[in-house]
Formats: sequence, C-alpha cells, structure tokens
Amino acid sequence: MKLTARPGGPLIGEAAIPGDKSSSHRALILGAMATGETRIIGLLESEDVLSTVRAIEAFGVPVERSDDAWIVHGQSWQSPEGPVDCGNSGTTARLLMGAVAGMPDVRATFTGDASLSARPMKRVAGPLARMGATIDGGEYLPITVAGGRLGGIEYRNVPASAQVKSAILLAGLGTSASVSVVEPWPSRDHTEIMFARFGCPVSVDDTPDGWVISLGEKRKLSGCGLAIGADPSAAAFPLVAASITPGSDVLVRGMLVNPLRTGLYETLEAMGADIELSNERIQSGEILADVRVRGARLAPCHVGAERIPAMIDEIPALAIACAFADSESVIEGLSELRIKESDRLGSIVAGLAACGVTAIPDGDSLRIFGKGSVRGGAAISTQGDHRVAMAFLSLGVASQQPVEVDEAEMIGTSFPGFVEVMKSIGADIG
Ligand SMILES: O=C(O)C1=C[C@@H](OP(=O)(O)O)[C@@H](O)[C@H](O)C1
Ligand SMILES: C=C(OP(=O)(O)O)C(=O)O
Repeated sequence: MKLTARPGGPLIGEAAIPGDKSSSHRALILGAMATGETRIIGLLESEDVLSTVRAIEAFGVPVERSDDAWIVHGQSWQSPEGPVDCGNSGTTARLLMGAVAGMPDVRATFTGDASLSARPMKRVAGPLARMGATIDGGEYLPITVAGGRLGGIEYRNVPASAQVKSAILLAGLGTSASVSVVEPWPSRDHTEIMFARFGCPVSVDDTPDGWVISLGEKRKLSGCGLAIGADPSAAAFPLVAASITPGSDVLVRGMLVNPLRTGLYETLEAMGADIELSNERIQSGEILADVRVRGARLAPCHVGAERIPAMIDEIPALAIACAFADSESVIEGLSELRIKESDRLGSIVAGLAACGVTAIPDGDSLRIFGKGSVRGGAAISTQGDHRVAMAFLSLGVASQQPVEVDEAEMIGTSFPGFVEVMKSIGADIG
C-alpha cells in the first residue's frame, strides 16, 4: 500500500498517541511469568505487541481483552506445539528467548518475518548460553531455546541494548545466582521499573565501570495492575511535523517522559524547538507529562554517541527535523541503525536525497545538510520499515511538494492509528 503526504497549513490540536510499545511488551511478558492476574490499561494494540500476545498464548498463558483493559492470567509456561512466530518484532523474540532460558521444562523455537530473520540474535543467545540455557541455532532466527537450571552472570552490555539487558534479567528470574548487567551508559529501564511493580526490586548503581543493574534476592513476580503512558517514539512523528510546520500547535497528553527515552525531545529543544511540558506525574512507576510543541525555526544539532540509546528509534524523525534546520547537523554513534527493521541509516540517506536534501553517512555518523526548507516531490522506498514510512510522511506534510511512501501497511507495526491521528491535527495524508 502507498500513502502520500501533501503540504498544507499548520498542524493544530491534540494528537491521541497510543501506549508505549516497549512497556506493552514487558507488561504482557512479566504478566505471563507472574503468579496471579495482571490488568493492563493503555496497552498498544499494534502488530508487534500482538505478536507478543500470540506468543504468550502459545506458551499456554490465557490473555483476555475486556472493554478497558488486557488481562493476563500468569502461570507456568508450557512448550508450545509449533514455532513461536515473532513477526517483525525484535523485542518479542529477544525478551521471550530470555524468559524461556530460565524455565527448565520449556523449549521453544522462535521464528520471524524476513526482516527479523536478518537481525542479529547472538547478542542475546550468547549470554543466555553462558548462563546455562541450551541454544540451537546461529546468528539468525529460527533459533531454539531450551531452558535450564541457570547459573549467574555479570554481563557487559555493549552497545547498551535494552533488549539484551531485559533478556538476561528475565532469564535471571529462573535462578538464585547473582545476575547483573553492566552498561557504559544506560539503556531504557522499563524492565527494571516493571520488575519492581511486580514485587522484584532491581538495584541500579552508578559505578566508575558504568551502570550496574542487579537482580535482588526476590525472583518471583506477582501479578499487578499497570497503566501505560503514550509512546514517545510514536509521538515523535506528529511532534516533529509540528516543529517544522510554521504556525503549528500540537499537544500530546500523558506521554512517557522517562529520561532514557527523551533524547529526541532534548535534542529538538537544543535546536530551538518550542516544547513545553506540563502536568508531570508518576503512573505505574514511570514519569508522564503533557507535551506541547509549536512550530519554530530550527538550528542544526550535533549529537554525540552517548545520547543515542535515549533516542535510538527516533533517529528517522530527528533526521527529518535536521533536514529543515538551516545548516549542517551531525549525529554520531549510529551503527545500531543498520540492523533495525531495515538499514535505517541507508533508508534515511536515500530518502533525504530523493527529497532534495544532502545527507552523508560518515562511518557511524550521519551529516545532514539542512537548508531551512525541503523540496520533497519524491516516492520513498521504506524497505518495509514502519519508522522510515512515518518519518517521510511527516516530512511530506511540511515540504514544498508531496511525498509518497511504499509498504505503508507496515506502519501498523508500531502505530496503527498514525494516519487518523495526523489527519486529526490537519495533516493531508491519504
Ligand atoms: O527494549 C526495547 O523495548 C527496545 C530497545 C531498543 O532496541 P535495542 O535493545 O536493540 O537497542 C529499541 O530499538 C527497540 O525498538 C525497543
Ligand atoms: C527497532 C524497533 O523495534 P524491535 O527491535 O522491537 O523490532 C522499533 O520499533 O523501531
């Protein structure tokens, strides 16, 4: 399916952003591993999260949807009858591999679509095997994990991947041995926050060696109630579109503003974007706020590698903002972008060039030569990547000529209502 964004007037209104994808996966998986019932409000109902729902059902865990919540009836997992299809979702595959690793009676084969089957898995399989799980497979899916009686680990997580850290912590629930992950700079900490909600506090120490995240003595999760905040990675698209469209004024209510997820917003502010946070509050252990963005002239940015984990999925959106800045931006530390749903670095460079913007990859860095305005007038090949599709549709709302993207059905991976939300604030996308 193709979609086209056409330039129009300012974007005005409230953008209704669905629940955070990372938190939604974790709520389901922890709920499935817990004793008792977990009631989740605000779960993201996107393809990636539905892959996790189907996967935990395949492990014999009942999941129901009521009018206002998803309810997971946590219990002991059974080996599924067939392979567990993780679809397009790296988080599903990597976190579930970790969960199964710590369950001695469970064995499962994980598969995925063509994109997921080309993404590296040894980063997770390696530490799980070191802990004592039996792993059958190489770098790529399909991989079979047979859970075992695990030993402990102290794992240095480089590059700082929240999926790797989470897989190790989930596996660690199956052992009483010492389990810790050391990160040179911190990756998103939703697993740690949620472990505490389920009754298993995790300690985090800032040491000269890095952040040391360690499981405590308590390793049995108890079901709980959770409410999930709006996804800052999804909100990035309407909010960047508002930033680059003069006269815009867009509000997102209840957005997750966990500091390990707000790298994009801090960078936009440093570029001169008009961003206002209000009504900050804590919900289910996470910080939420209402975020208002108005159109502004943007200056270029220089982002160092240490800031990337806090904005890893927002680089396509940031690249669009940089294209509208008035000179050269540099974003460093982007090697992980090559192994997401597509080679995002390549997709961004090709897409920007088609829209008349020069962008040059330079090792792990990306240089984008903004000129204050963007021509557009291109058909973008998204390589089946939801974030690339949404980024270039956001560009097309503010460029001089329309922008078309292909494989737009992939947007449902993370943000099924994207087009309706963009239309609700005045964008012309169809
Ligand atoms: O833990 C998570 O929920 C995620 C972690 C990040 O991946 P890495 O762990 O590979 O950095 C991110 O890109 C992904 O979309 C979601
Ligand atoms: C990289 C992403 O997700 P995952 O790794 O779960 O496929 C993403 O949503 O941008």
